[in-house]
Amino acid sequence: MPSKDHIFAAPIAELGDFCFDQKVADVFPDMIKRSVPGYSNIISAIGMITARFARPHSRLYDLGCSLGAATQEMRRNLSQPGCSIIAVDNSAAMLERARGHLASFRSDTRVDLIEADICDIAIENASVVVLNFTLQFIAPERREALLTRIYHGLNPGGVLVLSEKFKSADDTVNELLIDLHHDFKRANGYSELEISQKRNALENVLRPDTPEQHRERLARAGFRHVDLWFQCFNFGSMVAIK
Ligand SMILES: C[S@@+](CC[C@H](N)C(=O)[O-])C[C@H]1O[C@@H](n2cnc3c(N)ncnc32)[C@H](O)[C@@H]1O
Ligand SMILES: O=C(O)C(=O)C[C@]1(C(=O)O)C=C[C@@H](O)C=C1
Repeated sequence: MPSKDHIFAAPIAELGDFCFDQKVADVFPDMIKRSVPGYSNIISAIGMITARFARPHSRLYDLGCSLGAATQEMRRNLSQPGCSIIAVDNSAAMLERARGHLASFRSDTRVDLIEADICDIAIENASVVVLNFTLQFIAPERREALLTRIYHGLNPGGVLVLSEKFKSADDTVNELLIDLHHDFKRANGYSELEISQKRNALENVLRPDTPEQHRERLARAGFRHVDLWFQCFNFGSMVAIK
């Protein structure tokens, strides 16, 4: 059984910025399931998209892989020969747990777990690239260059799955979606203190864009076929096809 997330349950005197350290890695499956509406649907859909888009002898990338939930779903749905998965994260604690998690399943597909900044790695011969709630943590001024490198690393017909926390361009709707997300967290057992402390800790590190900003940036990166395939409150997922 994964451990339950109590990280923000007691008052924290010096809150600091949220980071993906050992404490977060230890409770991550519970945290993300209770915090991100639609998370498990998105993971399943990444498997379906992989089954459609993976090409023989190509690479699949899971950028900001955390414990490897998307990697495992990609691997499970991969039937093409000669493919490998490159799963990257810059948190050593996350990668250590990802290694154990992935080793608990049988598979012939090679997975390279790489500890690196996703802005620094080469992307080549890719048929599927996944950024599942990772781009939002990259400094805004580095986002377009990363997407441009992904575009150039994809083979024609390849796909990028981009899941993000969004903000809405309309202030009234934005407030509503944030309130509904907080209702979702309450329904999943988080207290008012947990919700407000986590919100404050994330403020400087998770900087959401509007779906329109994502579309425009993806177009500037080169993608001509872009749309939202899923949204629940202020969380959603887009596909961009080369
Ligand atoms: C919300 S989690 C991603 C969840 C995961 N993709 C999943 O589907 O379960 C964000 C992850 O991105 C990683 N991350 C953030 N910035 C990064 C960077 N510049 N390079 C590599 N990994 C990064 C964090 O360590 C964290 O594990
Ligand atoms: O809890 C929140 O409010 C979130 O924004 C959820 C979110 C995310 O979107 O990445 C933030 C940090 C944790 O990694 C898990 C989920």
